[in-house]
Amino acid sequence: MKPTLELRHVSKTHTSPAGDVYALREVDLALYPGELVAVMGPSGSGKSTLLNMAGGLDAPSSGDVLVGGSSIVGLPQREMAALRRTRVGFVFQDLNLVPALTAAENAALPLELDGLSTRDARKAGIAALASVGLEDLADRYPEEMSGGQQQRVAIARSLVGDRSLVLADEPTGALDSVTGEEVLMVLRDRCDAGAAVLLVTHDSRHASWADRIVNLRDGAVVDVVGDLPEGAETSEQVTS
Ligand SMILES: Nc1ncnc2c1ncn2[C@@H]1O[C@H](COP(=O)(O)OP(=O)(O)OP(=O)(O)O)[C@@H](O)[C@H]1O
Repeated sequence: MKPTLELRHVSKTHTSPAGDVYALREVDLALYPGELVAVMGPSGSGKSTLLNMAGGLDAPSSGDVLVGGSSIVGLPQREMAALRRTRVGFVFQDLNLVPALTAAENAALPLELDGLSTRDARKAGIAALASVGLEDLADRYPEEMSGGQQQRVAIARSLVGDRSLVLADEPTGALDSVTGEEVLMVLRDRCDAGAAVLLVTHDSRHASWADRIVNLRDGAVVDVVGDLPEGAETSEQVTS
């Protein structure tokens, strides 16, 4: 089994007037289909930077990032945008749905932006909503839904079409603990159906849903709890 996402020796340095800040140091990480991997660590340890590297929102200072076996470092902006519409979904803490669009339209948005017909995009959007248990709310607007329902729409949008990699940054942060747990269950369920999710969280209860927990300190991986899935190929096997 090949990794959905791979970070190889990824480092990121921010240059500021006060000197260089090492946000990530030589991070190696592979995420396989079906896996939920939690990233934990104190404030400033590099969690968001790692997610930004994984989704091509920011480029590493050194090292490589591969999605589906292909490097995304240095991709032209247009190709990077296409990658995010078709392969990699994001879920953030602030639900960032479009208020003027229904749940189905929000979920279908990446496909519409990618040029799919409205009809086909809507069909896929409703299928994505069904996968998070919200098909009955397809025609509701975000303000007519609870926070947890809105976050499930955001998850549907992150997975719509053939996308199988979700990068989630504190997706439960704005929710109460019961609703947060429900959102985690939806993410877990999507992983069990074959998606791969990289989840940044401060909450160890949420991390307990993960197959592996990666702990960051000062930009470096200091500890990994949990095993690679059976049949996982290492970086060397993948490249050879
Ligand atoms: N644009 C930037 N310029 C300078 N330093 C930055 C920049 N972005 C991040 N950093 C620094 O990089 C380090 C890692 O930041 P990052 O946001 O990845 O941490 P985090 O673990 O996500 O923190 P939090 O839990 O508080 O969100 C921090 O020391 C931060 O101050």
